[in-house]
Amino acid sequence: MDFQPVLDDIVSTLKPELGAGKVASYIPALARVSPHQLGIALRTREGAEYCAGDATTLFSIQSVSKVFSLTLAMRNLGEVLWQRMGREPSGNPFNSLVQLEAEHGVPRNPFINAGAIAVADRLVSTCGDGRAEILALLSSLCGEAVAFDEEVAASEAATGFRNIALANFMKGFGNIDNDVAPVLDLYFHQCSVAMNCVQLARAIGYLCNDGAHPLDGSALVSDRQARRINSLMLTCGTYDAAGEFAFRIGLPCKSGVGGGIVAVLPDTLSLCVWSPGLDETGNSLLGMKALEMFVARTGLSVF
Ligand SMILES: NC(=O)CC[C@H](N)C(=O)O
Repeated sequence: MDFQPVLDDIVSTLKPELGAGKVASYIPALARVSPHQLGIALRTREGAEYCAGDATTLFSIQSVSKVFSLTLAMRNLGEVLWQRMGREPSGNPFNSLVQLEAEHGVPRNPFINAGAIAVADRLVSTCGDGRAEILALLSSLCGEAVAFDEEVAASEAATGFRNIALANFMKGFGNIDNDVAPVLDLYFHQCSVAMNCVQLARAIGYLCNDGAHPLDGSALVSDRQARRINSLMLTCGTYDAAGEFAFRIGLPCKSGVGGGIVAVLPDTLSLCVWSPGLDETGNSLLGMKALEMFVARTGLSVF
């Protein structure tokens, strides 16, 4: 199937809406990004790539990084990881503290902030250098060198009061083994990675390829682990909008407050859309519309 006309049509149809939504302002370095941008990239399992709009502009991947940190932690720890976190949708905002107290410091899933911080703690314990391993994984998956945006990382470290609270709260329950400082340093850095749509569509390709590396075909995770990551993306990848995403789009997705969303159609293709304006749940407003248009025009969905 030639996806190019579909992607071109999505970008031109949404053009009049560019600027809709609100860029994340609680991280000062993100507040300066222009919302008048929209990119989309697609990669088939066989390796054909298509893109349209601002698909080669770098942006802050933010919570999209949680898929890759989870992947590393599942590789390093196997089943033991699940002693530290659950697999249920939270039904709460991504940075919520309320459930954690009732649930004794065990986050609902690895894709809310508390869960990703607990994953970062596991990486601090099991990786020699967590920061380097995240960058190495992402660079290998997209075949290009990627880097942290140190300004974004510093900006978030200076203003990440909720994340600092989440980490300390979990530490109080014994669910963080390391000092909170290195754990948060890893978390803020993974969120700060700068990538573009083409790179992310390629990097997430192992999830439509039974866990095999998109470029060299080696086993990154097992087929079963890839299925589980896709399940978590479908049920928890877009926070308390996960039901709406499943209803309107029907693909496993993971979003970030930089405005990126990755999406997977298992065994077939991976996608990344980016537009910095967010809705009230912290998901890209036009990104979600673009994905909805994609499934409507192609009829492709897991359902
Ligand atoms: N949803 C997100 O992308 C949140 C990530 C952001 N770095 C935070 O911790 O608040």
